[in-house]
Amino acid sequence: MASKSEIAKEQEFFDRADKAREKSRAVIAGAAAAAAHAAAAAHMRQFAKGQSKALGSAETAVAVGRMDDDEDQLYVGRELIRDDDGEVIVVSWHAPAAERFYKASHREPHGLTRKRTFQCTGNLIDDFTEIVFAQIAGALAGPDAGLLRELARGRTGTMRDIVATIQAAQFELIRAPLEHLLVIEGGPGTGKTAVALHRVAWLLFNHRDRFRNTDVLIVGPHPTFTRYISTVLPSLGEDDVAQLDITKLAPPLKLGRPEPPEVGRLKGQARMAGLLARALNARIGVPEPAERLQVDGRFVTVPGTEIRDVIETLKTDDSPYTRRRARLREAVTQMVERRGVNPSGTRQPALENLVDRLWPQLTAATLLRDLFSSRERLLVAAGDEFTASEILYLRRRGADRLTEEIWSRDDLPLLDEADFLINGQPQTRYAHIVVDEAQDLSPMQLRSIARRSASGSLTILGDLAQSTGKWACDTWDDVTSHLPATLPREIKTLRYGYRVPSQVYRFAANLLPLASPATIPPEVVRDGPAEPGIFRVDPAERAGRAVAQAVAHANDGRFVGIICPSTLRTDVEAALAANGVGWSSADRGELGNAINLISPQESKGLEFDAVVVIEPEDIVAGDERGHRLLYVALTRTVGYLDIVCAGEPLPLRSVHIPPRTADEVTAPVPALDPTRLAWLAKDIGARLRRHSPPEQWEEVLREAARLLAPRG
Ligand SMILES: Nc1ncnc2c1ncn2[C@@H]1O[C@H](COP(=O)(O)OP(=O)(O)OP(=O)(O)O)[C@@H](O)[C@H]1O
Repeated sequence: MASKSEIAKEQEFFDRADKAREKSRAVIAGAAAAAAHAAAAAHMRQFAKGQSKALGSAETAVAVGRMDDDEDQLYVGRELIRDDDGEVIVVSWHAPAAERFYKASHREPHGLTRKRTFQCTGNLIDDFTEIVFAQIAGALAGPDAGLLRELARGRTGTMRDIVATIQAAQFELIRAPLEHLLVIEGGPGTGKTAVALHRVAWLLFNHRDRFRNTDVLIVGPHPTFTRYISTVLPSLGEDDVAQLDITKLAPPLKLGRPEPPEVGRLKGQARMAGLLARALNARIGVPEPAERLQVDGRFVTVPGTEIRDVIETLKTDDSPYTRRRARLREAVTQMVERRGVNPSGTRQPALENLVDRLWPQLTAATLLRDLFSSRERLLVAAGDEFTASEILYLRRRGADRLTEEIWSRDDLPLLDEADFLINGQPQTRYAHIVVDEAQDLSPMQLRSIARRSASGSLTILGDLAQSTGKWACDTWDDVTSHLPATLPREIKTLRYGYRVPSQVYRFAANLLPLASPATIPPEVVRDGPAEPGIFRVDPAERAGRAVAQAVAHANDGRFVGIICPSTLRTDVEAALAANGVGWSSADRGELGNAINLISPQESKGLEFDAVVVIEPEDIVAGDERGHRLLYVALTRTVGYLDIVCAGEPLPLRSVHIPPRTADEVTAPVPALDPTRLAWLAKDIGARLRRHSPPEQWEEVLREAARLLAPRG
C-alpha cells in the first residue's frame, strides 16, 4: 500500500485535473448554445457530445498512471486534459507522448525512473503501485503489482478496459501498422480480445483523418460474446463501431433449421461459392428462335440469335447478376426501337415478361430455396465438383411460401454469397475489421468477412488449440487463405496468460498433447486461490451438486459460470429451479446474474470468477475436437474451478479421429502440401517430446499416410 501522504498528494492533482476537465466540458456545452442558428447549434451539439464523451465520464479517474524521468513527470489518462492556461496536464493513452508508459520495462526503462499505476474508485485514488526502474535496473522482474491487482478484481457480465495496465508486448500489437493482415494468436486469457479492442481505439485515435468509427467492424462468434465485449470501446470514448456476431453478416431471415454436421461441414466449404455461381448462371434462359412482342399495341419480332449473342456476352461479364439483367433489358429495348417502335416511357408487360423469362429477377433466398429443392438444379450446379452423396446432403424440401422457409446457420454465408453474386458488394464495407475466435470460422464465413473489407486491413484473433466445431483448423493458412491477400500478413503470438491461474492452467494443459500437440502453452503470470476442486458423484446427484457448488461461490460474491454439455442441460435447469436459484442463460444472449448457465461452445471468449464444469467426458464427446472444447471450458476461470462428474474429471484416453466421408478417405491428396507437412512434422515432434500414449499415434499415422499416399 502506498503511503497516505503520497496518495493525498496525488489526490490533489486528481482534483485539480477533474476541475479542469469539468471546465472544458462546460466550455464545449456553451459553444453549442452560442451557435448562430438552429442547424449550426445541432451540429455543435453533436460535436460537443463527442468532445465531452472524449473527456471521459465524470465518474472515471482523470489518470491511470504517472511516469517520471530525470526532469519531469507526466500523467497518462483515457483522454487528454488541459489546464486553464492550455497546458497539457494529462496525456491520452493512445498519444505518442504516452508510449514510454507502456514500453518501459526493467530491462529497457526508456529513460523513465519511475512508473505509477493508480487504482481508483471514480476519481478517488484507493492506492497506487509503483515501479522504480533505477532501483533494480537490469534485473528481470515478474509481472508488476498493478497488473496482478487488476487481474484479481472480480468479474461481471461485461469486459473492462485495460488502459492502466497494458503490457509492453501487448502495446506493440495495439499500435502495429494498419496496413497489415495481422493475426494475433495466443493461449486462453493472453489478452487477444483486450488487445484487439484497444488496437481499434488506438487506430481510430491515430488515423482520424483516414477513417471514422463507423468504418470499423468487430466480428464475434456469438451474441453473448458481442454483448460481453460491447462496453469496452464506449468506455474508451469510441462509440458507433459496428460489433456484430457472425450470423449478422447475411440477410435477416428466419433461423431454426437443424443441420446434420456433415451437411453443415459441406455448406461451409469454399467450393460452395462455385456451386452458387453455376446455379445462378443456370437460371439464365435461352431465347426462342424468334421472339414476338406486343409493344404499344404493335407487334415486333426480334430474332432469337440477336438476343442470344447479348446474353452470351453478358454471361462472361463478372458484374453482379442484377446489373447484367438491367443491361439485357436495355439491349432488348434498343432492339425493339431499331424496329420502329419506341417502348421507353411506359412499362411494357411483354418486354418485362421476356426479360423475366430470360434473366429472372432473383433474391438470395429464392435462388437458394429453388436450388436446394430441385435435384435437377443441384446436378447442374454441382458440375464435376460434388459427389452424388453430397448432392443428396444439400437437397431439401422447400417451404411452399418463401416467407415460411426456415434457414440454418450454415445457410447464412451461402445466402450472403448469393446476395453478393446477385447484387454485388455489400453496401457497407469497412476500413478495418477485427475477427475474434477466427479459428472456428468456415471458409464461406471468412469469404463473407473478406468481401466487407475495403482494403484488406484486418486483425484476426484466435488460438488453434481452441479450434473446435465443424471447421476446426490446424494452421493459420486455413483461415487467411480465404481473406484478402492485398496487404502483408503477419502472425504475432501473445505469450503470457493473464486470466487463468497457474493451478488451473497446469490441470487444463494436460489436455494439450491430445488437443493440440504443436501448441506452446502460455506462461501463466499468477497463482490462483485454490487447486481445481474435483467432485465425483453418482449421476443422479450430479446436477444438484453442480448447482450447490455454484451457489456457494455466488454466496461468496463471485461471478459464476456453470459450463454444461447439452446432454445434461435439462437436469441442471431443473436443479436450479428446484433450489430457487436465479440464473442467466447465455443461450438467450444473457450474461449478468451471479450464476450463468452456458454451453461449452458458447463459453469461448468469456470468463468468470468461478467456473463449475459438468461432466468433462460428455464435453469431449460433444465435438469432433472434444479435447479442445474441454480445454476451452477449463480455461474460463479467473479464480476457482470445480469439476462435477460421474466419469473421468480429465478424460485423456479416448482419441477422437474426425470422421471423414468415404470419398475423402479414398481420395488421394492432390499435391504434397508443404504447410500440412510442416504441421505434421511439428505434431510428431511435440508428441515425441511429450511421450504421447500409443493410441494417439493412430491419428498421426493416418494423416501421414494420407499426405504421402501416391498420387493417382
Ligand atoms: N494488460 C492487462 N491488464 C489487465 N488485464 C488484462 C491485461 N491483459 C489481459 N487482461 C485480462 O485478461 C483476461 C483475458 O483477456 P482476453 O479475454 O482478452 O484473453 P483472450 O486471449 O482473448 O482469451 P480467450 O482465448 O480465452 O478468448 C481479461 O479479463 C482481460 O481484461
